Amino acid sequence: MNEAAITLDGWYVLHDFRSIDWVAWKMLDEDERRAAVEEFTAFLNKINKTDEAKTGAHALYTIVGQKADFMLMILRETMDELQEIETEFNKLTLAAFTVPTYSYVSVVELSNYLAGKSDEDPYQNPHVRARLYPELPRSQYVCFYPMDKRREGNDNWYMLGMDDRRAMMASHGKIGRGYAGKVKQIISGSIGFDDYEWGVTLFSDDVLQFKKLVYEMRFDEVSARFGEFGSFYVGTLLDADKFTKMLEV
Ligand code: VOV
Repeated sequence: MNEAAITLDGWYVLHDFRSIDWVAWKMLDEDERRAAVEEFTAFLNKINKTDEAKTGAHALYTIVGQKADFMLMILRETMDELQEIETEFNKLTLAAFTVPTYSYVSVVELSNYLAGKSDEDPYQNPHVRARLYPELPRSQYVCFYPMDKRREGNDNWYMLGMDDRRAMMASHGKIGRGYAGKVKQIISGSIGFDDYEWGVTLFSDDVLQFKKLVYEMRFDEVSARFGEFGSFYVGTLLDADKFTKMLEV
């Protein structure tokens, strides 16, 4: 059997995409709308506390275009907590005025393709921990898409030897490092959890950098030969105030 990469797995991730049922929302009277927004703000304050305690993280973004109106990305130590938060959100008044449009379940993942040899426990290494249990930046823009590595004929990633895969991942990492300080990436593995193999979440203060990075990677062998992509979602940063403003009708 071919050698599987060894993964380090961090926080579990739920990307929850919703559209707002504007017709129903507008039919509420102003007091009901205000109460629903206050309830949602209290929910946001609660999940913010987990970010502060560094036992999880979240990101809230609009989604531009018709695929969704907003995305709530939640990271937690267990999948059970993701389930609980999803249910908690669904019980909010506001949730009744949203339509689920897409979701993605995964776990933050690092592979050993480029890891040096060491006897230390990687889970105790502060640099590794910072990537497995990431603080999410409050960048102005987010981009999310799921992807697979192709398994077709001669282009079957899973039939390649470790050395070939490692060389391709080194080239991939080199391109990525060219975007240091411009784009932060969170790669989460979803084999066994969702329809694609990885979720790619990118954060940047310059939305054009997503296009430049993804385009440049398309010419790199690992993406050119093996990358298969799902739908792309792009959006802008929300907080409680911006969300409240967005819901004003
Ligand atoms: C923003 C920059 C950036 C940087 C620096 C970067 C670096 C790296 C390194 C060093 C490694 C390998 C070790 C590890 O950390 O796991 C990876 C791993 C991975 N990547 Fe990446 N990637 C980036 C960005 C980046 C993008 C934009 C994409 C989407 C590809 C595209 O064509 O649209 C991507 C995908 C992945 C995936 C799916 C994996 C896992 C593959 C597997 O088979 O296991 N990635 N990635």
